[in-house]
Amino acid sequence: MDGVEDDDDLLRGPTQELELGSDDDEEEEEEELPVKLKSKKSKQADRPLKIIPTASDASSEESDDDNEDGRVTMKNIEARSRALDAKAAREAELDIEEMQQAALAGEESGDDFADADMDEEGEGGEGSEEFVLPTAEQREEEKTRGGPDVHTVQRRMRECVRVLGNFKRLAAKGRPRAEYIQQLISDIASYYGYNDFLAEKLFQLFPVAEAIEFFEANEVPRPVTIRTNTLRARRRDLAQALINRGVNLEPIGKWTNVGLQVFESSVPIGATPEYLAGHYMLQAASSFLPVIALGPQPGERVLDMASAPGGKTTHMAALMQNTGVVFANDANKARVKSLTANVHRLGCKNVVVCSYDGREFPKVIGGFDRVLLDAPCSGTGVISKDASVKTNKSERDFTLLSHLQKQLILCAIDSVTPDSKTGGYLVYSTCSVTVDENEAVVDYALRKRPNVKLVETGLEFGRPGYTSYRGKTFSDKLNLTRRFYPHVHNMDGFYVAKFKVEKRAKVKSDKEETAAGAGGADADVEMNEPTFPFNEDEDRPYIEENERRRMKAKSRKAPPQTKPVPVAAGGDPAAPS
Ligand SMILES: C[S@@+](CC[C@H](N)C(=O)[O-])C[C@H]1O[C@@H](n2cnc3c(N)ncnc32)[C@H](O)[C@@H]1O
Repeated sequence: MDGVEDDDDLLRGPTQELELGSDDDEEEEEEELPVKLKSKKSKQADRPLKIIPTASDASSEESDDDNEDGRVTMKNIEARSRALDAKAAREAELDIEEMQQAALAGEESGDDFADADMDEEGEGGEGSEEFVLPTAEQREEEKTRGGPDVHTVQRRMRECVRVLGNFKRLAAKGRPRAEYIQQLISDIASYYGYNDFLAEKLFQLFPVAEAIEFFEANEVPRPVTIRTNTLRARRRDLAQALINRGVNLEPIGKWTNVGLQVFESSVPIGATPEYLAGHYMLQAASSFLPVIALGPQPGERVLDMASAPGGKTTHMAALMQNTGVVFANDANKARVKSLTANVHRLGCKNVVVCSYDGREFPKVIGGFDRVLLDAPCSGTGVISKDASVKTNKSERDFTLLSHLQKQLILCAIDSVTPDSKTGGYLVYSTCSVTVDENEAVVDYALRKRPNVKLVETGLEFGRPGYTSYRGKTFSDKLNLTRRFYPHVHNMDGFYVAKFKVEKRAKVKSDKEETAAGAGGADADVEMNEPTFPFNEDEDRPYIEENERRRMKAKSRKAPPQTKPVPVAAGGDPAAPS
């Protein structure tokens, strides 16, 4: 999602000047600047039509007003940045609190969710007309008539959320909760344009009211952000140069000292002289996170296993100050071209580009201090950028993706050297919000590789990963992983997990155990091969399915399938046997 594909045409505005606070600790004199920056937009402000107003709407609108006319100076820009962080954190906390209260109230009344902000219009809901949930037959009839009109759908969604918020009190007699949920999911699918399968899958991630916030946020573009390439520029110099060209921008927040958020621009931000000279990368704020979590150090040996088009590779190269080496791999040769172009443009001299299937590591090369696996995924976190995800993902896609991710993560772990003096870490990330592609993959890795453990990501925000989800229980340590959401953090949906890789346990074979028991010393053996390799037979259908897809993509005749791929019904096809 990084790279030059971002839409630059929207970024137009007047020429402005701005001094930014220093990236390093240089003392600067305060200087009043003739600047009126457009205030940062509320995370809710641009949404087309809100189905449900929430507490966070009110709070963000209020504080936006506060910022509107503030003059920007070298000193207050940092304060503004901190204020924005604080505001975002406050909003996120409010959201969580709101959900917790709703859940608590729901529990007390025997419901899943309370009617915190949905019940403003009293028992009868909006308008005077009483809401009647359609029956299954009526729904079918409605479909044959070409579906309901948009106002009916909007109203019905509001009503369903309201009823589900306080089911005992508001539900019509004899109508089960499942019917309201079914109606709501069906309306979400038609209103926002998702297939039913994905609408349901995403809906299940959140309490009812929050799910609507998530779907709404996917209709709004995320802020355009750039990352200063510290190999070629300092953020304040870059900001000034862009301001002189008519770009309206602000630091993203105190969690990054290289990010800038672009509000508007009179020039295409992907074609400025500074861009062409490699002073910055057009990069989503969320994609800074895995690199910050990995924290590559100068002089280290690092692998970026799925790296094209190179947003994170070039960030790592910069953090390593062009020392050590970053192996930037990607299986897709076409994408490797843009990776190589970015590596050159940004002046990264410590990067080796290669193109292997990630599953060939560490056979190709191993022994890395740190590995980043920014895995191929469904992209359910970036729907606002790629709306095709709404309709082109099926259950089978998630099964296959999750399987590929599980294979890749084991190879990524095995590519890290536990002997590293400075590192020994792996970061796993995706731009997806589904549990199959995140917690389920990480939990699988923990079970298959007893020599790894989850550690803190070091990221200052983000919701903890699930430790259980819809009947599946994961390791408690999954709460160390971090989830990011468009409706909470105003960035792409993202997931980050950080592992420390330790030496494999020394195990004793039966014979050696006996020998050791009989007084034999040093019978321990270091296990060099993967502890639990993939079971080829178990994986055969998936391997064949992947091969068939690959060949189909190349328009070759696909080999016949020997066994149908079992589509998991809540089961985990790649779970350890
Ligand atoms: C999320 S994108 C990576 C984005 C990249 N890390 C960045 O920051 O610019 C996932 C990448 O995985 C690559 N990929 C897919 N299957 C792969 C495999 N089996 N081995 C290695 N790379 C793979 C895709 O070509 C794609 O470029």
